[in-house]
Amino acid sequence: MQKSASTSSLGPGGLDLSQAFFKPIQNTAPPSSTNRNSKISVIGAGNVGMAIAQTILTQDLVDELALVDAKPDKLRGEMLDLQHAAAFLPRTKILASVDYSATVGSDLCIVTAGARQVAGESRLNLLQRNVALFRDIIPPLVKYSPDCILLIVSNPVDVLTYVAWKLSGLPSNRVVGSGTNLDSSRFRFLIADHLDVNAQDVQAYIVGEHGDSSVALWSSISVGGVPVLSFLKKQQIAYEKETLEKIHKAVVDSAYEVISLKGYTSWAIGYSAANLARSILRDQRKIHPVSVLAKGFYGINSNYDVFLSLPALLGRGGVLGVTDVHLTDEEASRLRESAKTIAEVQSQLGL
Ligand SMILES: NC(=O)C1=CN([C@@H]2O[C@H](COP(=O)(O)OP(=O)(O)OC[C@H]3O[C@@H](n4cnc5c(N)ncnc54)[C@H](O)[C@@H]3O)[C@@H](O)[C@H]2O)C=CC1
Ligand SMILES: CC(=O)C(=O)O
Repeated sequence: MQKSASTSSLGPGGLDLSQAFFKPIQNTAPPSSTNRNSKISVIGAGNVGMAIAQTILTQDLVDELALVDAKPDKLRGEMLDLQHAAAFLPRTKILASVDYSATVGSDLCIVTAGARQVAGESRLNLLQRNVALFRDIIPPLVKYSPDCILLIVSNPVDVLTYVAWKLSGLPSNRVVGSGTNLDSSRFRFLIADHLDVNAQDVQAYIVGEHGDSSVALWSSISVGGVPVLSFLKKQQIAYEKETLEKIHKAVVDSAYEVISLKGYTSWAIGYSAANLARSILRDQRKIHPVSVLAKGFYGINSNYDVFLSLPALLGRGGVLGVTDVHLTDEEASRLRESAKTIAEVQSQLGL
């Protein structure tokens, strides 16, 4: 890690040790202006923010990482703790401040600040508390990084992505919610476990709300390129709809179970958000189920300014497009219901 804002290369008597230690090379060209440093800011240094920060560091995604939180001691403690891992990590400058000026020039701002669920509480229950926080968080982020992409993680993530879009004034392709990228990983894990294969070979999407009304796209699941349901039908292998529903229910219940056991979820969302950060900053043009402005897609009412998860192509420009996965009538109707649920919640916000 580089020097942080809190440390200095000045030795006793004001001697610049870096100058004393290295003899400068003469006649060097200035760094290429196109090779600008990349920067991620993480807002909220709680369980989720720190899991994301540490995953980003281990994956060597950026040159600079800024942390912002409302609690200065906790924030400084987290910054120092990460900086002390410098000898084991790729070189990244780590900053931390309660002041949003630390985020200046960010390419990607990841918002995790806010209240979290207690055992048994739904994500939607957090709404009013977190909307109030977003009024303090989003405007300064955009002021200091007008060209950034916003990645929203705080819950309820779909509605808060809409709130962030409204408060930021950014075009919708630059405001993304982590959405069901995490639910889809849980889904792939459970299917892989069921079939005893590697989850990375399972292509499967959960779309819609990150939460109780999410929709499992069973019709498009494939394992190693083999479409699972049509394969079973062709082979005349009977499967019970109940088994499928049980797996989807296990996905929906996952967060509740982890929260009741350890109080919060963190590691999986850490990997999920870092995975999205990679696709965006490294222009991977990968398809992820994430929360995007969904009106007009898959028959979703074009009067609903709702954000919910659809399989979206992500790259350096943010959301580059939405893919047209085949949905059965039942899946499409469940997705529209999920959109309606979110639109009803949003209509009470008065934004
Ligand atoms: N979208 C997803 O898949 C997931 C979302 N979450 C959500 O992430 C959020 C954070 O969860 P945790 O990290 O477990 O909570 P936490 O309580 O550990 O951390 C929240 C942090 O936000 C900070 N904060 C509060 N107000 C702030 C402000 N105005 N400015 C800056 N920082 C502020 C707090 O000081 C605290 O450090 C919750 O809303 C939770 O529901 C959690 C897991 C998965
Ligand atoms: C808390 C939450 O949203 C999750 O782990 O899915």
